[in-house]
Amino acid sequence: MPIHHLKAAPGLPPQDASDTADTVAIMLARLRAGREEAARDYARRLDGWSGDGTPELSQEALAGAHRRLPVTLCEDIAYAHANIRAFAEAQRASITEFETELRPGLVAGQRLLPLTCAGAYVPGGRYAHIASALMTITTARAAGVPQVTACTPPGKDGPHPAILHAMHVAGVDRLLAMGGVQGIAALAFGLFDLPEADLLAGPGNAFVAEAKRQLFGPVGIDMVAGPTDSMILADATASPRRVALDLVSQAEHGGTSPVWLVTDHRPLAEAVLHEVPRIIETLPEPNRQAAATAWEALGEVMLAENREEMAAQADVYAPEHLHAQCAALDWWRDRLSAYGSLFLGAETTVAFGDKAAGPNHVLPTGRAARYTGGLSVHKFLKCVTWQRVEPRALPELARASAGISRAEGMEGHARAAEDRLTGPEARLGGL
Ligand SMILES: NC(=O)c1ccc[n+]([C@@H]2O[C@H](COP(=O)([O-])OP(=O)(O)OC[C@H]3O[C@@H](n4cnc5c(N)ncnc54)[C@H](O)[C@@H]3O)[C@@H](O)[C@H]2O)c1
Ligand SMILES: [Zn+2]
Repeated sequence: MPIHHLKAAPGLPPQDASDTADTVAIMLARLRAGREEAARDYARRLDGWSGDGTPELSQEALAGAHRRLPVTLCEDIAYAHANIRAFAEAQRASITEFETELRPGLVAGQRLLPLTCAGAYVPGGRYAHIASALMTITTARAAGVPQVTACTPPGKDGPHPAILHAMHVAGVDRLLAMGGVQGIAALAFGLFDLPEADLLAGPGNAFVAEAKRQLFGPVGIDMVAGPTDSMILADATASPRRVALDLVSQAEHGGTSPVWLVTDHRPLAEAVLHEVPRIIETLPEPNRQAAATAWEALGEVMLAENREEMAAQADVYAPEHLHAQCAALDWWRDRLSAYGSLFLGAETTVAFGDKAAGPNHVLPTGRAARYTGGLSVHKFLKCVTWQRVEPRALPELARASAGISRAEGMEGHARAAEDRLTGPEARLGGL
């Protein structure tokens, strides 16, 4: 039986993405030419920034932000930071440098070199993205990046103190209160006396994502992240109310964030369809409107014949967050193969992973989980190689390299290879 939709998604009204691309291209060209003055101008016009000097915040401002926060929130941030750091450090320890002898006398190796400077974008806007500050900066630090710069929108009265405190705890070196395309440009071009970032990391809205995409090449990026998406796989063991709550929690991200349920148990699907609108109604505004739009336009409920069919559907959607609320969790862990982050069992929830559990929440969206995982220490490290040759390896290596070179039509390469068969003295003598 093919997958049967109990609720299909009508989709959002079409939007012209090329508008965003054009806007960002014009902004980046202006920022490249006009540098700090252009950045200040955009900050005033788009974000109501009122300064006229540097938007940089001092280390004292970062270190003192906790005084404006409840102690319990500082404890929560410390708890989340410890988990995120522990996970990133375990990730770092799982990859190693090595040296190997491929043939007698032919030695090669791998080194893991941290980037010199990472630039972290921490979104502002509707929500105070405390967790994003922790996820990006902590991971760069765990990778051993010596300079971490960051920017975040200025807000009405400066960035949220909890974002500042989270950045301080995560260990940021320099911070600009500057958002959007001008913030990204400041990190990439080294405006306001920042070091130029080697890599731009962190989520943001469509303008931020497009700016990263257009700058990619001369500067690295973690990924192009679109609106967040989530899928729940639930069998007869799942609680409809809990599944409905989880779907609503991720629809809350915004009207462009799809949530999907796949189940092999029709009564569960029907109960969830009944519950979701009721739970949405109880949310405060503007979250209620965001979740309602996401659910109505993009929410899907799919009925499958069995668990294999459910898993196959997850592989097709390749969701950013994939949550199995099913029996036999080991089967699901072994079988599922396309997701940014997997949540196993009804005891956990994507909200844990979003905020405090430890694995990174900057994850591939829009089916990018078919080809990449999320933000990790790997993105902040260059996996580079080296090689060295002893005389006993030379005859075979030079012969094979010269042979392939000539077959390719590359005589210069062949001669360079064969020259290694004679000692350095002979080369000097021949000059
Ligand atoms: N995938 C993840 O892991 C993850 C995590 C957290 C947040 N997010 C995403 O981050 C995003 C946050 O978006 P946001 O808008 O709240 O904050 P944001 O910081 O990404 O963007 C705000 C900036 O956008 C710029 N901007 C606004 N309107 C503009 C316009 N018309 N032209 C040019 N620039 C403009 C402004 O300069 C402003 O500073 C959301 O899309 C959210 O889903 C993703
Ligand atoms: Zn979320």
